[in-house]
Amino acid sequence: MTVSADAPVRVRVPATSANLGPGFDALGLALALHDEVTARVTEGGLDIQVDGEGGEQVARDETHLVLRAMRAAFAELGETPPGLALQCRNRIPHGRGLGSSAAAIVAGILLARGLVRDGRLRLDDAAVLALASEFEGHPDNVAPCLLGGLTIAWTVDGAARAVRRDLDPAVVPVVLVPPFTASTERARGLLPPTVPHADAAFTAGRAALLVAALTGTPQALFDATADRLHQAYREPAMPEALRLVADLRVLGHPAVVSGAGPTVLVLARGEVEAERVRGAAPIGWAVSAPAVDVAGARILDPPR
Ligand SMILES: Nc1ncnc2c1ncn2[C@@H]1O[C@H](COP(=O)(O)OP(=O)(O)OP(=O)(O)O)[C@@H](O)[C@H]1O
Ligand SMILES: N[C@@H](CCO)C(=O)O
Repeated sequence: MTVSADAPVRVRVPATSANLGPGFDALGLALALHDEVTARVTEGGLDIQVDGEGGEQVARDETHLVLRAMRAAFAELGETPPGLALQCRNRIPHGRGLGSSAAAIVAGILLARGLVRDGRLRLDDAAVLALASEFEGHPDNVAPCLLGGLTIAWTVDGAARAVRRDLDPAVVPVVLVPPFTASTERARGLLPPTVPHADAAFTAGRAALLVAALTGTPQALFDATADRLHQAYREPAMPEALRLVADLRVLGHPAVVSGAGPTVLVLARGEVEAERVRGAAPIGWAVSAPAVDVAGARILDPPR
């Protein structure tokens, strides 16, 4: 191992909203709501401390997601640390469609890379994106978590790639987070193996329009957020979310399911619309308008 026991690494990773309606498994947006994780190599054993979201539920053993991602990255780097200590300060809610698992995976990989001498040379940013996406199973949360802003991700020969764009400043993302969870695994299991050609064509057109709408033509956002590939199929796993999306869209707001739900995202066109959306939130749902995270995942310590 090429690191010393007294050199902790601290990383900050943002929440993300994937799909954005028609961009299933491709589009994603980074939001200014962050987890922070600190890792240290020790003489032996495993010590995992968790404060905040998931603190009551997540395992403190080898199955912990941040640790599993660290192990995968250490394996890529050909390193085996004698022991590890992790401190997790979680602020991203779990199982809500705000990219908590992608954030945990990105944190783990960046921590492992940061703990190894010349880690950045041995595992470059493209390799981190590919490894994290492989781990998560799709790249649409991982890409904005790493790069910040709006990202369009795709996969070539099994390796994820992404481009980043800045969001038009008139767009105000509003998230409505319910008090219950939905698992991504279940939501993906509800998707059919094939869809009608007309639905695929409709959604491809809207996804292309959505990139234009989010980067300069926000007046097109309502039409641009229509999807026929995934949201309706997932209704049995999150009926309340689908009902809220429908109600908000009847009022003219560009509402979609965030990631695999059940959070609802509205890409409001300015503060006035954002305020109206706040007023339409069902009782018990937490509404906020987090800024867009433009920087993506950052190593905070050691400063670099
Ligand atoms: N910080 C974390 N530490 C440990 N495990 C985590 C962490 N974040 C997420 N997980 C694991 O991932 C699960 C949530 O993943 P899931 O993919 O279902 O939802 P999500 O990532 O929050 O939402 P989405 O993928 O739709 O944006 C949690 O139940 C937990 O097992
Ligand atoms: N594209 C993914 C995002 C959630 O991880 C899905 O909708 O299943």
